[in-house]
Amino acid sequence: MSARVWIVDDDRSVRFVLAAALRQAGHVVDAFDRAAAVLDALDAQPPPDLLFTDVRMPGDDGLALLDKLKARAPQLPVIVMSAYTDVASTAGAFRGGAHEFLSKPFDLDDAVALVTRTLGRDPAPTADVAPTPAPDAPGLVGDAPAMRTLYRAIGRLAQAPLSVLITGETGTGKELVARALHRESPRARRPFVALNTAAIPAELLESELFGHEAGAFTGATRRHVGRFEQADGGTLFLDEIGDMPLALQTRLLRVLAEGEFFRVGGRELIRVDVRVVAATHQDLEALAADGRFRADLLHRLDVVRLRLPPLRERREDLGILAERFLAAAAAKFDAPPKRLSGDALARLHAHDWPGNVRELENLCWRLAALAPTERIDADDVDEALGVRAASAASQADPERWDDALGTWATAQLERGQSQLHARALERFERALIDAALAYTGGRRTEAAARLGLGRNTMGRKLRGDRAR
Ligand SMILES: Nc1ncnc2c1ncn2[C@@H]1O[C@H](COP(=O)(O)OP(=O)(O)OP(=O)(O)O)[C@@H](O)[C@H]1O
Repeated sequence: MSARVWIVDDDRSVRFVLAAALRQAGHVVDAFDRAAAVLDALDAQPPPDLLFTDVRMPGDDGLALLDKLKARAPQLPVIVMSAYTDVASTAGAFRGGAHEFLSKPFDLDDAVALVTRTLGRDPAPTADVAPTPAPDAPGLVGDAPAMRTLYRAIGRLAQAPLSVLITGETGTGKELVARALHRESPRARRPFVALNTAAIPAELLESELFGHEAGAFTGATRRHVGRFEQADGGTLFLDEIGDMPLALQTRLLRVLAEGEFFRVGGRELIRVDVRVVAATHQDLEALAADGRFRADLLHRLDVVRLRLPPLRERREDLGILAERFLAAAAAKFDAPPKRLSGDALARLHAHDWPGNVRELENLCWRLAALAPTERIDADDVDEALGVRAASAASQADPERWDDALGTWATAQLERGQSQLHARALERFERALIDAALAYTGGRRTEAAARLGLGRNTMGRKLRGDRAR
């Protein structure tokens, strides 16, 4: 398949390498250094089959160009490329009708594959125009590949009125993601209402969700408007959905199917338009298999699933997250922000973070309040983490790690485990990369160089790709 592809980027090297890769794949490519040149070309010739555009360019930026292209060539699939992958950028691109969002730097193979995929498919539906999102909501921080994937998914999903199920361990940011989905959606000006199913006694949950009339039960002295009604036109975030009692699951399923319900003890039929975003740290399939969660409710909630990575799977984000939390604490205490020493950051990398981002956030607040100087040292982190200075690991001779590996392998074999080589290799590489990232303060290029790995190879390993 050969297609006509246009590239718009003020960066000559991007134009050059992308055009070369696409030509090699058999496409006919034209490249432009600014938006105005594309619009001129459109006056003289038919639109291409596909267009790549950068976002930040002198003159019209990529999003302004996207806007103009939607008027002049509405069917043209546009792939937006940007070095800034956050929810605001991805959502802005998808809201403007982008077909896909490509984070820079990207793999050329991925870009070529994207062209094939896009042209083999029906044109993307045009997105509804959404109101300008409300500013100032606390954003998601993190640049790890898994987070970039997540931002793209949020940006795309915010535009579609689909139910979303967010899974992830406690403290991974599920509520923040739900808020971002709302903030970037056409519902942004309507309420975002959150309800933590696990935090409310089962007997109160029904009236909390659907409201009650005065006199509906003992103690119901006046009418109560439930969360569903409060969220009308907006988004209802149901956290810890796995903890919902079965009887209420049945009722929820009916309300979701019909879009209407009675308040507890009420006769008036209430109609609402609510987008439900549910979250859980539990394995809902397992609960369903056990009969503790309704499989049909799971299917209704789980139209699209977003999985949030645990913090230990994106340790490269520890530095920026900690910096963000220390800055927030400093602003609150009206003091200059404290900084982590290299050793202190290494301690963060060595920790396993069972409480994920929330645990890191709490630790940073403790450090901001308690560390005696503006520079936070490894000892301060140990103290705040409650680690004793002489841990078992530091007593062992670090040169003898291969002995420890042998002990591990024997123990695994004795337990009948298989696939040892792949598992050990993954942990071996992970340990090296984590150590190098900690040592270089998260600077990937330097970390790769210190390890003697190519930057791309390390990027692939960080993403957990098997292919080498
Ligand atoms: N990527 C992130 N960037 C910045 N802050 C984050 C991020 N992820 C989580 N946080 C912060 O960590 C804390 C926990 O996040 P959140 O409440 O969204 O997690 P959760 O997964 O919903 O937790 P739980 O399952 O316990 O309800 C919040 O204070 C949130 O602001």
